[in-house]
Amino acid sequence: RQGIGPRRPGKTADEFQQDLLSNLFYRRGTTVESASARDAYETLSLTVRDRLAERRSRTAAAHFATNPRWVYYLSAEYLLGAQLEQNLLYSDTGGLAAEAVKTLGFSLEELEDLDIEPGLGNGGLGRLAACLVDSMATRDIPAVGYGIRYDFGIFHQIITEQGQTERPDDWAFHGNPWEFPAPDDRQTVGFYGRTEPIPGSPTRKRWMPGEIVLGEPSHMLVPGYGTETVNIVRLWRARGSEASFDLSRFSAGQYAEAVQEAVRAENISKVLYPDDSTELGRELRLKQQYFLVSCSLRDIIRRFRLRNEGWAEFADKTVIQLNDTHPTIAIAELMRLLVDEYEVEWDEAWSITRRTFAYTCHTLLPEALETWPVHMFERLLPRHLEIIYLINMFFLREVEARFPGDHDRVRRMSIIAEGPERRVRMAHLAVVGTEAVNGVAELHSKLLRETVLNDFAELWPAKFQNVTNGVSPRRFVKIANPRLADLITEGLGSAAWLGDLEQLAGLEALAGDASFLERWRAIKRANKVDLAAGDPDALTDVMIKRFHEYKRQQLKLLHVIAMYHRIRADPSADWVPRTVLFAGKAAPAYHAAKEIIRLIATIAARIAADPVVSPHLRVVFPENYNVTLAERIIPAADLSEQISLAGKEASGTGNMKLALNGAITIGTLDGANIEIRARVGADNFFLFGMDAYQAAGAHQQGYSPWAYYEADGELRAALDTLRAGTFGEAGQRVADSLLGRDEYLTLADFRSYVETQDEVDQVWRDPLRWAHMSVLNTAHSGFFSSDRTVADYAARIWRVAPVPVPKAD
Ligand SMILES: CCc1ccc([C@H](C)CC(=O)N[C@@H]2O[C@H](CO)[C@@H](O)[C@H](O)[C@H]2O)cc1
Repeated sequence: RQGIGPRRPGKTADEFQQDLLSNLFYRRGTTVESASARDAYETLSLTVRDRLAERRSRTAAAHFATNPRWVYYLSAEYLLGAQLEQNLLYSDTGGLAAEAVKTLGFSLEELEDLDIEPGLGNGGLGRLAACLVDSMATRDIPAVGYGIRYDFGIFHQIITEQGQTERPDDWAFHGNPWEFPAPDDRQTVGFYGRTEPIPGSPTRKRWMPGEIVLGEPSHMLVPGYGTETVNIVRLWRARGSEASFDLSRFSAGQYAEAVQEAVRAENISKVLYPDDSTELGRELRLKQQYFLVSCSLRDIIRRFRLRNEGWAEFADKTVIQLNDTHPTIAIAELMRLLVDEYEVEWDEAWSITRRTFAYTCHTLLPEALETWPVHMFERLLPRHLEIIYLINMFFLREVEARFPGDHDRVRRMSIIAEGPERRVRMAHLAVVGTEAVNGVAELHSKLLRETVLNDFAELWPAKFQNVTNGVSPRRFVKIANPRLADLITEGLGSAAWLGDLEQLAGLEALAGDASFLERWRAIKRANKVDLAAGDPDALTDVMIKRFHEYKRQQLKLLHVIAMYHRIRADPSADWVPRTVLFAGKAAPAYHAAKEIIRLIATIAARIAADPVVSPHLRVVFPENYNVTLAERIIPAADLSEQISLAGKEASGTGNMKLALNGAITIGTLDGANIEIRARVGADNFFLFGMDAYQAAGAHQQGYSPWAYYEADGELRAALDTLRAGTFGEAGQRVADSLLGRDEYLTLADFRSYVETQDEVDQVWRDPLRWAHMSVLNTAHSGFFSSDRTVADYAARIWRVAPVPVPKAD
């Protein structure tokens, strides 16, 4: 059946128009006269999707023909963002679409406002996954992203003076024109139950699960930019098995009981866990992780066996990247499938497994490293626990052999944490069961080797690598900031930079050109007018990221209060006008973070109502920060706040997006800030604060926040204002925690931060100097393209080669 592909979609405006109308009639079942905006949106989406699907068919044919080595990206989160604009750009049909929808009586802009954003992630990790799958396609790498199709994504955030409240995110309420359900590829997944030995086999076991659910996939197309490749992201949804509906109970009127098994099953993919740094250890979360892994591994094996015999080639044809510890149970699941179901010998199975997996760690926070109670594993995944015990036994023998008599090291490295409650350390299983372990920025990878995973780095130094994160320039420059993209293309003389971002370096030659700088400034101002967050001539000071005390939104707040005091002390002074914009969500159970959000809301309202301060300072907090809002805020930013305590932010990716859009960073030597500063130049970066090693020692050396309170009048005044309740109870509680433990040394870095902010004001007073620095930030941030990140993974970890997809004849 090879080689039979869809008709080549028309390139002319007429042909596009025809396709649009036939989709309106035949797939939407309505007419031009009665077409609603949603009809038009859905129809346009299907018409654009058809063009990508045609490319998809050629991609699948090319991949089938070459039987390549595949990259499978396993992630519990994907923040894909709104789809229409991206797919219009990647199918180069933006112009055709704008014309065609006019005949239906709509503008492209109003249809783009109906576009959905699948919020299937929390923050950095989820968005990175989306940028990486984009770049894998753009680099013609045969790849599939596997994830979970949560019915409810990251909650919808409402901000009031009381702070954050959460609303469920029924993202596909109106349906999702961008996905293809694939019920034929359903998989069955077992939970609970017990195991029994198989006579004559020392290692194999039979597992009899106590519960069976179905995993139903649907996929979304992932087009490459400037190439023919279209890969997919396959998302699994849990369903009850056919037998899950109990007709007899229903006919007995026990309606709830009749469907309870189906409901139990569907609960597995019902909602995304909104935590992005603290593991809650909920059993349903482990169920979600195993559900994702079991469906995906079976699908990967199904695909492998379509083109290959036996298992010898499996690890040559397959590399599976684990996006943090969340899908790490995959290591035990592949062992179970190979040993128990496909009767592969343990040692061969282990060799295949280790050569197949790679693990990316995205955090340094101990509380974010997942560990599961052994008793929970025993109940939910009894066979996997047995396999993990075996893996651990063979592993600890290797440690003992290498470090004879070092029992403490054995205890530290064991996959099983002993103690009152024995727990399975997923990060340890991830390191033991993979070929490569990487951090996401140079400092992060270095600290992983020196601290959290030091024992493993001593045992397997070659296993540890760094791959610095990146972002998609198509979404975060071209789509988000079209004015700037056009000026860059004009300045460089071609749009090739979008596929080769290091070409931005060519802008350096224009960084001294006054007319170019004026146009650069005008674009930033126009973006600020669009955002309408405040005075477009004010310095727009942006802090956009999840709320967490290590990211130190509280430090930015102390600076706001200090500015507030300075302005009230001398209202007539020539203050640099500032709009301080906060945006981001806090995990619903993270009370300290929600206190900070509440305090921001109070201070914002108080300043807005203050006739003395408001002419000079404005604090805004647009609610429900997501990918679409980021695309609106980033082009309007002048100053990028990257002020985490050094050694805590693994990388950051917002810092990269802001620098690429000409925002200048004020930041610490943390995560990728260090690499941004190294590339844009120390003169074009506002550095402050302790470095990671100074910070690491502070608490041991008896850090006292009070000492800083007593020593710094401005800091004391700010804290006293909070303690006095001027900004409400939330302010008092934030002050108490800062004068209590101050875990993230906020007070210690305050003075250096405020002094550096004063430097920022000085530079801002010289618009051409600011614009010059802004252009150099963009010019030298080309390294932070996710295309480069993927090229690094492909060369150093995945060892895959691009497979070009022929153009349509
Ligand atoms: C167990 C709960 C949980 C859920 C998510 C996570 C993620 C790893 C948190 C996360 O998003 N980390 C961020 O990953 C980005 C992409 O690599 C980095 O740029 C950020 O620095 C890092 O905080 C940890 C713990």
